[in-house]
Amino acid sequence: MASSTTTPERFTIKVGTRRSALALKQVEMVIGELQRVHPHVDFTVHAMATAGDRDKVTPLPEMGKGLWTSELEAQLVNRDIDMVVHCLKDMPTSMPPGCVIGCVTEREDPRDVVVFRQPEVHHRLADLPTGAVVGTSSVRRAAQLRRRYPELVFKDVRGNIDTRLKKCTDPEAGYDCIILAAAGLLRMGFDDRIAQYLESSTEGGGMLHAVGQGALGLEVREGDERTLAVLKSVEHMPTFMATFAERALMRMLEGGCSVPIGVETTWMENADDGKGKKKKLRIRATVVSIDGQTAVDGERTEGVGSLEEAEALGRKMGQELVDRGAQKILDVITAGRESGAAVKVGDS
Ligand SMILES: NCc1[nH]cc(CCC(=O)O)c1CC(=O)O
Repeated sequence: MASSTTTPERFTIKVGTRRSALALKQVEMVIGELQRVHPHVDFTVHAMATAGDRDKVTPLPEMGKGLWTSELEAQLVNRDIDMVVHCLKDMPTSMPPGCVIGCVTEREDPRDVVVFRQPEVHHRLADLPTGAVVGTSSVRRAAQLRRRYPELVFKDVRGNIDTRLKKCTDPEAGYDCIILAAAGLLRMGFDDRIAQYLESSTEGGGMLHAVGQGALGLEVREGDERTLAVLKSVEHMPTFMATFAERALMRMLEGGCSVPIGVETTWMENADDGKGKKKKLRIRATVVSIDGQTAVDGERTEGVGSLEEAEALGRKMGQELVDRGAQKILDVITAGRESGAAVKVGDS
């Protein structure tokens, strides 16, 4: 007798990723979840080095946008792969032609954290003596921390998470602590190295994280409905909307190059609009000058029930920051870059 259900046809989804240990871990997590729901799909992993992985010397601003993503996107458009798992934080805010963010998965802890060289001695940034050295290559992190802790010294630290943790432990390297994203450490099982979580309400001064930090963006070819349908099972709408608000804010502010901007988005409890079911999303944002001397901070809370409304909230927040002087801070940074001053971008 004919059955009303037919066995789904088997097919393969080729998943592209960077080669770093964190990227491979993330891809394994995503495929694991997809595989449970879609047993008839074969997922294969295609790992490659991107410009950002290969070149650890050229200052990030000279490498342009998409240093972690462009090669993978070229393969996606060529149909060598069908999707890419990215740290959303590393994805430029405008997508190349033919590529779309298919979905965003549930966010890991988005906060920045402190790892100390001597965790038995130092527990918080405030415990560090004058002149202590903080390792970070992120202008966003350094600018915000300079503002709160002017007595600390900031020094570049590049390399993958393992490398950075080793540098932090090595007294020869000269770091008293390093700042990293909680998400990377937690995913790699380095929970025990985290001494302090930084957020807007941190005692001694708030710290806002990078746009998209802690979330994964799954990128696909525009119009590839078959792959899009498969990805739906790992989509997390609260994260998708919150990070869309963050990306809209960033797009509003960047004017061509990355800027030291921090954000924090929070879905509020009892999130009733008054009018219905819409949950309220609070966005906090900051734009800080490189020296930490000037900053514009803002906060907005609105009912958000769609990606469009999330984008609108982010844009409004961005416009408000611009109106209140953020553009002046950004113009100084842009002018500095054009004159060849060593101002870094990117968030690592
Ligand atoms: N640019 C590096 C990068 N991109 C994403 C993460 C962390 C993981 C995440 O935010 O999802 C990191 C490392 C770090 O900032 O400590």
